[in-house]
Amino acid sequence: MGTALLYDEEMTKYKLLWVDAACKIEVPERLIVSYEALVRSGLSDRCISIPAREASDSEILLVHSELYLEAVKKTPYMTLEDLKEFTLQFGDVYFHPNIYHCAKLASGSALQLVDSVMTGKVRNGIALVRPPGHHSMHSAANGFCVFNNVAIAARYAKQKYGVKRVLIVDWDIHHGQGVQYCFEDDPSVLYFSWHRYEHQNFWPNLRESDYDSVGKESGAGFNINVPWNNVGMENSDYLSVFCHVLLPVAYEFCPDLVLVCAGFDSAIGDPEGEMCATPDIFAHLTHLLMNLAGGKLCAVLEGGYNLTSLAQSVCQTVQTLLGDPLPQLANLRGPCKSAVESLQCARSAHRRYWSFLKHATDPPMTDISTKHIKSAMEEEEKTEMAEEERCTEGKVWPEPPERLCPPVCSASVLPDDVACPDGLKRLSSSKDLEPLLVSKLKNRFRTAAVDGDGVTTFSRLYTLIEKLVANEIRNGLVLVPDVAAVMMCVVQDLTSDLVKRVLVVCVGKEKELDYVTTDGKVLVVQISSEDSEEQRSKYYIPVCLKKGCSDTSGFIQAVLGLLLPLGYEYNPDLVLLVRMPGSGVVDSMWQQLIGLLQGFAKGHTLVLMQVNEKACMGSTASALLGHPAPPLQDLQTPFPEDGDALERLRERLQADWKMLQTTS
Ligand SMILES: NCCCNCCCCCC(=O)CS
Ligand SMILES: [Zn+2]
Repeated sequence: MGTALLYDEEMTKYKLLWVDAACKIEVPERLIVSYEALVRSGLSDRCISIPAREASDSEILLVHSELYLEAVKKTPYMTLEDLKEFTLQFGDVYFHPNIYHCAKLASGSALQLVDSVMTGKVRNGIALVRPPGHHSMHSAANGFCVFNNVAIAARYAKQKYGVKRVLIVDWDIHHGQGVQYCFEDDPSVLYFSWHRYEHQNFWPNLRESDYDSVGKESGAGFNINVPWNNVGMENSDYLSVFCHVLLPVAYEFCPDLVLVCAGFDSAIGDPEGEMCATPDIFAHLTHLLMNLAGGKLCAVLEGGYNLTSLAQSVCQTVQTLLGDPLPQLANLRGPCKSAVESLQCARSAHRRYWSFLKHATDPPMTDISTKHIKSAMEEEEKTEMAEEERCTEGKVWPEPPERLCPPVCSASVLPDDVACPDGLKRLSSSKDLEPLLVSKLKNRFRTAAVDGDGVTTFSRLYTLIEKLVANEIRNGLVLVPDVAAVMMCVVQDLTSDLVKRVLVVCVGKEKELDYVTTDGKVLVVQISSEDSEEQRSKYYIPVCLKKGCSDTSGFIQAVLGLLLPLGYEYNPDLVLLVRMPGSGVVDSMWQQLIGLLQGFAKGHTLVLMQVNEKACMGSTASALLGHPAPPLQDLQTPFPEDGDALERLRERLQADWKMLQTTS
């Protein structure tokens, strides 16, 4: 299934008609440059174009009051003076004779997107709209917003499609207070927002935007705010919050639909956000949400005022929605101190609501009352920072790298008597290995893996790895008689001169891996049921689950809270996913893991499985081909021992691996 793109140039036909410093950045060109970038890059042609439509009164009334709707209805007929007068009753927003029409198109576009996804016409999609929506409230326009496009879409999805749980992710740099107010007492809609806050000193300066607003009454726990109290947040900060706050809760919530308040003022160069995250971060944020809700994801444009970073960020998002390989994110050096404080506060505030956050530790007690009164030093520091940051216009960043689709998506190396799963391309051609390499393999392993037939297998394996590295193939599936033995060969002999860094993810454990690098060429993360007594090195990380890999709750927690952060920091060129025989890993979990690992190494994942487990080749192939993984249904509360162990492991490793930091 494809990706929907909604865009209608009618929504460019309104603008600010008077002088207003706060509103001048919200210009028609925002939509024009975004759409044109999609056209120029060929991405729009790869999407399924869905027409915009006007939201009806009843749809708008799902969120807004009649009073407000009737008032806005009058604006097309107002004189300039009336429009100015009408605008005065609201904050940081402007009206125009055509904005009512455009606001209906913006909301209607979001509804068209929901229809396209919920009816299975498309898998996911994006609506490029203006005016944005997430600040508008029941009876008020605010922050350039007239109707709350995403809030209306959430209510519409529940009403029309009986959607039980909706996750709204708001990565815009402003707090979507309109969305928060709409759903704060509603446990069926989980609202997550990060936003520039600076201890309530940044617009919209609301006390209820802080991390302690967790929702009300039956909605307690279903509103997550992560305030950014400094500017200059980077890719590491955003990914840390996804891995340690949003994703654990999102998986536990298990939504039927994901809506994204896709604001790009959180990108570098934006005058509002003054952050430093690069446009390619949105490729990863989108990817990390795409295995939820069976891939049903609707992104709706909110903010984004630097026309260059906006256009690039939109393209990065659409390319990921289309399933293209992800760009590698370099030098992620972990969250800054302020980000760790924010994510620790958010985790702690929600510990009581989410079993996946149960082991979150409390932030060091700072007197809350003084939190809002900054010390002179901090003020001084902020001014310096603000000084340096203020030149966002001067901010430069590299154009995101090309994300080329290899000619072959998934290849397989299988014993001749095993049928190749649908969609995979069997790799049979292979050049003969260097005699030196063959002898190395032979004298290293006398197991069945390397008899006459084994050498063929190794030749094909070597060829497959060469093609992965050359980006001729995206990923691969290999079936061998002895997984452990072949893994050693791959790690020691077949990759050494082909790749710089290999991330080995071992699911299950047959025996102690007697091979551990210390030079960092290989990072092994082994998830199994057995504890490994001693800590070998920074590059061998055993994760012990009380009930082993069959415990999906413990498994997904280890993946989100440990494997993902490690993988981002390590930034491998190849991922070797090894399924040890008898691991007991659940199929949906296995597919989720393969899906999530696609975020690394441009999707170059090599799955190594034992021939006697060929029964799960089908689901493995499906995940490798980019089909969304099935949701992890009714996750049990993780075992306390596992939550504790994970927390201790993070604390022990965070000195070496900064992305594991969750406590200041
Ligand atoms: N009143 C002092 C000036 C504060 N600037 C307000 C800007 C509103 C931004 C809204 C937005 O970007 C939606 S995504
Ligand atoms: Zn914004």
